[in-house]
Amino acid sequence: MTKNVIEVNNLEHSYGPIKAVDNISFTVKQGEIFSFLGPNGAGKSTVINILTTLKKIQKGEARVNGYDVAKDPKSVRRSIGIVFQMLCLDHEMTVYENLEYHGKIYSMPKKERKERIDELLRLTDLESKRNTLAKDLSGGMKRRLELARGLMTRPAVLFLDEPTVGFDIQTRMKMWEYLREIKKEGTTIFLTTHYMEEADQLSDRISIIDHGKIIVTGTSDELKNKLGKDLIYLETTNNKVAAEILRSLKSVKSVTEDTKSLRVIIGEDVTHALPLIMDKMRGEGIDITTVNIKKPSMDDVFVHYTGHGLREGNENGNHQGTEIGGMSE
Ligand SMILES: Nc1ncnc2c1ncn2[C@@H]1O[C@H](COP(=O)(O)OP(=O)(O)OP(=O)(O)O)[C@@H](O)[C@H]1O
Repeated sequence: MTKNVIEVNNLEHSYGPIKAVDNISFTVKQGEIFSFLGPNGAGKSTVINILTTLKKIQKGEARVNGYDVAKDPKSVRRSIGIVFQMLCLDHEMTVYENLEYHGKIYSMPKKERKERIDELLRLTDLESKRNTLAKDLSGGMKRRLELARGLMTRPAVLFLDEPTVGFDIQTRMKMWEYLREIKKEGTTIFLTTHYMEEADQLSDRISIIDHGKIIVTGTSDELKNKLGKDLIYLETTNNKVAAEILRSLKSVKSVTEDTKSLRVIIGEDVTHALPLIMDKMRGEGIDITTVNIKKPSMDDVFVHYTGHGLREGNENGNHQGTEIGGMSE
């Protein structure tokens, strides 16, 4: 049986009156890529900080690699690698020197160090900057260097807090590919993200976290299949009445009213359900003006479980993937 590398039971953490982590329990199996998907302020960093021993446990239990986080933090620290949101680079060193120094601290042999640095510079598109001082890099380049640094060693568990924030989609996809390679070598990866595609495409399992609570956990397919077979976006001449009619149908699992359209989750094959829906509408004197059918996506899963809206991230003019947005209630 695959062993649990991370085990968390009834974890709670408060900052004064703010309950940042609210009775969370989960396990991560050896060799899994496990994601916490949630908006800013959901409690992701607090959990990662507790698991990596940077924050003390207030309530609950957590074990990493079999070591109790509260009782044996040194052993936990020795067995993990961490990439944080904050930058910990030495700004007076070049890109190459930052990586070299990190490899030396971890006693990597010279040949392996050099090979790993070349590989990571290629991956993070920093080859042309290898002799540039860290302080002279752009913000995005600094983040890529930070990630490269965290990937220099191969710990049993790698913790990545929002590892690809601010990356363009090409670099992000290269990074996913690389993390999949690391996983093949047996490393367990725990990451936090607020990018839907990142959680969807990279993770073996995902926990959606919001307001300090895990709302649902599963593989990407499990989460999507739970929603229903198909999703129909409808625009009609009277959305309000149409929504009521739809809710009365057996084949309809749920209806959400957006500003212009109705988002309808269907529990059976759409080719059977749609003709019936159209008949019903016609019978009530409502015209359907637009029909758009699709399979449930991770965005739909997120909206379904949290009720939050979404926005398209667009930094530096590049498509960044769908982010979670509009989170405050
Ligand atoms: N040091 C702190 N003092 C007070 N409140 C804090 C502190 N750190 C976090 N919080 C609050 O705890 C909640 C959870 O924050 P946390 O950083 O864990 O969330 P997150 O999901 O990682 O968000 P982000 O992606 O923005 O880092 C938020 O409401 C945040 O404002």
